[in-house]
Amino acid sequence: MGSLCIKEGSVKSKNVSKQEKDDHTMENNNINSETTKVESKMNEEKAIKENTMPRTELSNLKKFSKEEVENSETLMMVDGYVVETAGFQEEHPGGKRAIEQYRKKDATLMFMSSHSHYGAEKLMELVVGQIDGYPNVGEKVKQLL
Ligand code: HEM
Repeated sequence: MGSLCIKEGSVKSKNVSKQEKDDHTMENNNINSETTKVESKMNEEKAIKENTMPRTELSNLKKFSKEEVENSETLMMVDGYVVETAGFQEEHPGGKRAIEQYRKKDATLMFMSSHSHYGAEKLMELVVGQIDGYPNVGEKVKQLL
């Protein structure tokens, strides 16, 4: 009798654990499909940033006057983009001083003559706005991207 009870119990517990397993699998499937959604959104955002931002995202960029950049501490202008350089001086491959010297200024000529695709990609990560009224913002930088 006692052993029967134990047997019943173990059968039951086997069934429960199978059910739990099924629930778990469904839960995992849901998590996986959520992860895929998040991943594809991130890829889309990356693609926008890397390839098309200079032309298609311009309308979303905050407008600054030249004076606002000149009166700031860490903003820089490059090809009509307003770039936030705070902290970047420490990681700049061309040195800290290069960034510090060009803060509050227009560094377009310098940037275009000493940077590659990689530099332009990094620049786009730091863009916080555009100069109001600047003709064809980002057209030169786009050639590097
Ligand atoms: C926020 C603006 C800037 C960003 C995001 C940036 C980023 C970079 C990056 C990623 C590189 C590595 C090489 C490359 O991929 O092109 C680089 C190199 C360099 N940068 Fe900049 N840079 C900026 C501004 C400047 C400015 C204003 C100057 C000029 C004074 C400058 C001078 C240089 C030089 C001379 C190198 C070459 C270093 C070497 O190859 O030894 N950069 N920069």
